[in-house]
Amino acid sequence: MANISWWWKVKGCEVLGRRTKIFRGCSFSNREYFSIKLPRPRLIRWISEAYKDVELRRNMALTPVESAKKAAACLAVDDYVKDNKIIGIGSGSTIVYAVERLSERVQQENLKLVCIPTSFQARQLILQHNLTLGDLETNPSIDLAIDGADEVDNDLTLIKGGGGCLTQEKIVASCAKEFIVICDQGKDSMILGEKYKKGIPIEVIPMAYVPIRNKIFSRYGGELILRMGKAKAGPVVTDNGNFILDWQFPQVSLDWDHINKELKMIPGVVETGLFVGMATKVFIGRSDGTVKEKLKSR
Ligand SMILES: O=C(CO)[C@H](O)[C@H](O)COP(=O)(O)O
Repeated sequence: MANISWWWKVKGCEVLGRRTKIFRGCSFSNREYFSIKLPRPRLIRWISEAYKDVELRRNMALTPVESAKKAAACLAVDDYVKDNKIIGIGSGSTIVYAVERLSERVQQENLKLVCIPTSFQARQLILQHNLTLGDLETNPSIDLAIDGADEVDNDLTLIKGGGGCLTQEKIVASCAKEFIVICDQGKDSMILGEKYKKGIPIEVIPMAYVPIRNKIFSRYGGELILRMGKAKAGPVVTDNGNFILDWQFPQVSLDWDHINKELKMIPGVVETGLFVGMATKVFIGRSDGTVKEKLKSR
């Protein structure tokens, strides 16, 4: 029998025939296809062992931070997602693990879910994982929204928008009965600004970015940086066609609820990356695979 430890591409295999199954696979080492014939019970045992092996290798390939993100995402999906639900799908790199887990559960448990994206990236993820895509027009009320964050303080106030998707993320979260956040321990802080040093993202109408920058600076100080594209000349343009100012606020403990409201009153500000009083729970993954569940401290 083939040695399953090197036999990597088990997911690409097919099981053919009815009683005695012919198993056709592909060896990872020499990329040769092969077929073997086994009685059904032995074959099933063999396949499940091989799947475990693949899963183990996949996890071993992750860095400690990625393992932490995956642990948080999987636990959140397993704890909160139930059948027949409308789920908001956030953006970023951590949400990818949540979508993978959702897709596994949909296949295994035949769950009926409708997924509402918060960005172009989230929409692509939903489609790539064969999940049902919905929108707020047909599903204005969402059961559960899941998203990543750039920082989480002890009041569960979040900084979001590191990926530039803050506006749609906030809209979707605001339509959800429960909003849960998944991240690694590098995002967990006591006071906002302790960990995430790039500043609070503020989405603005392009023609107003200079007056908005001046108004925020004269009111609060700090530094406001127009976010520039990496593989594009000029500024980042959001999914909504706007610019982003990253506000590196002076490092003091501030009343974020009040500041968020004030920022939103400035003409031309579309949305801020401050999520105040929105999150129900935060799942914070650690590199050893354990997960801390953070609730509001008061
Ligand atoms: O707000 C976001 C995108 O706008 C992301 O959720 C946030 O940046 C966290 O991303 P990641 O999971 O990659 O750390």
